[in-house]
Amino acid sequence: MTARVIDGKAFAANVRAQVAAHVARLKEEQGLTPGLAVVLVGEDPASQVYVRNKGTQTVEAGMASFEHKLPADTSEADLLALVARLNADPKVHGILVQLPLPAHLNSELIINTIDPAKDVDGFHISNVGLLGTGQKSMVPCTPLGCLMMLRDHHGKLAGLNAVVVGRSNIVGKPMAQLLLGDSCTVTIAHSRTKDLAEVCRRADILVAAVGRPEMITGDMVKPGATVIDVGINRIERDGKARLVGDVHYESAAAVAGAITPVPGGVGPMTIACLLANTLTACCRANGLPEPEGLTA
Ligand SMILES: Nc1nc2c(c(=O)[nH]1)N[C@@H](CN(C=O)c1ccc(C(=O)N[C@@H](CCC(=O)O)C(=O)O)cc1)CN2
Repeated sequence: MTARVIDGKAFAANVRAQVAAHVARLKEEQGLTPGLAVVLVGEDPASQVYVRNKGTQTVEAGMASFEHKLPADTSEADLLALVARLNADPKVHGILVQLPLPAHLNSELIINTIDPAKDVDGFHISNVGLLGTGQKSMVPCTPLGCLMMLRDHHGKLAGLNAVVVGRSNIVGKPMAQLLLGDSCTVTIAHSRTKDLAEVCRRADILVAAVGRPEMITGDMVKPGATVIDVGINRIERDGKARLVGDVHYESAAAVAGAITPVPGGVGPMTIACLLANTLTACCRANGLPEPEGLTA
């Protein structure tokens, strides 16, 4: 079997086009422009690229983009004061603090200072609790993107066996909650899971989010399964820099029914879903109906 390749780049472009169409209607009918504030502390090269792409795609969708670039030695008090200003700013419907933050800053404290209604990353403890109890929340962008692609590929997910490899707060745990919300039978596996290969082979849906290059190999994949690769690992091979996922693509694609590539799979969906969340936050803040198909 050769797997169908799920084209995240094309999927994300479609999500962004839907967001842009909603934004145009909001402007025309309500005189509203959704606004996203992105805060970057320091000069991590990958984060700089992600923040630049977020700003560009926000503007392309017709929304207002507010970028705040702060030096690496910014104090916690100054960062908290900026978050407080953004919380109070009516032009800002979504706030995102780019991670990772420099080590001297308490990420948890800063994220939990964001107004939960503006927490378009879905990392605030209130949103984590709401998602965990099946209530309306802001949903983390990467798992939301994975869910959208899975729903599109499978139609209904109810009753499918899903295995999520990885237990991070940003991807693994919310991914498991979302799959449970769609009535999958969910297993969360991790580095200390006994006989990981056997657990993975039970999965109709296998989500790899462990942060270890090419750890999930074809022998760990059930024939016909859908494999979602969340990993983004920069490695060197044959003297060349390469980007690989947590899945060994060639061996897994030979067994799977469908698979996301790296790059061009889950990654582009992260920013597309950030735009979708900003639109959702703007609609909720103004008591308007939420955009269909762009939320969990
Ligand atoms: N506050 C947040 N910080 C971080 C998040 C997040 O969701 N919120 N996620 C990641 C980084 N990230 C967005 O911030 C992100 C990662 C990857 C991509 C992407 O499009 N990847 C491409 C490859 C790009 C490359 O060459 O590096 C792909 O997979 O095709 C977009 C956004 C950590 N921080």
